[in-house]
Amino acid sequence: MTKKINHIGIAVKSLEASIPFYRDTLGMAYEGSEEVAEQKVKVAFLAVGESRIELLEPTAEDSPVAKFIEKNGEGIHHIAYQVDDIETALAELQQQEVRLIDKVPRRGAHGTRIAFLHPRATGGVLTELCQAADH
Ligand SMILES: C[C@@H](C(=O)O)C(=O)SCCNC(=O)CCNC(=O)[C@H](O)C(C)(C)COP(=O)(O)OP(=O)(O)OC[C@H]1O[C@@H](n2cnc3c(N)ncnc32)[C@H](O)[C@@H]1OP(=O)(O)O
Ligand SMILES: [Co+2]
Repeated sequence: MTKKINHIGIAVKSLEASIPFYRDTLGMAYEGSEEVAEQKVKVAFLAVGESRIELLEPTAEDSPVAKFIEKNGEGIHHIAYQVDDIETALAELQQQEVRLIDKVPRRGAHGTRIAFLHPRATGGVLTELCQAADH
């Protein structure tokens, strides 16, 4: 079901303040930023091999990322696994009675389709499934 790690999401207070460490100090290629309104975040992607670091800045007080930072401070927020067919993956997980946050895929960054598994079902790791736009 899972093909590779598409990205690791890291909650930050400010993209502007956080990008230089990854781009300039660690030397990752900055691929751009965009707002994902449905998730109430602005995201920046930095490439590392075939995976990416996704920096997440909240755009509203009730953003899931704002709540996370309030509780835990900045830090690793989720891991996103790439799947070829997100509907099939979600159906398989439902069959195994895995607790899902999203039973129906939502829109992610750069045209991806995404769905989250609940951290209580995954040993405390918020887990995203992600189907690339060209699939
Ligand atoms: C742009 C897009 C993309 O990649 O394309 C994205 O990534 S968008 C990325 C931002 N979007 C999302 O995160 C959407 C999915 N997330 C959510 O729906 C929410 O954040 C939840 C994961 C359900 C948590 O919501 P909330 O904190 O209100 O619920 P809750 O208080 O019931 O928390 C349930 C339990 O989950 C824990 N919990 C909360 N956030 C967590 C996280 N990021 N990692 C691990 N555990 C986490 C809480 O501490 C709590 O643990 P205890 O029970 O032990 O106290
Ligand atoms: Co993500």
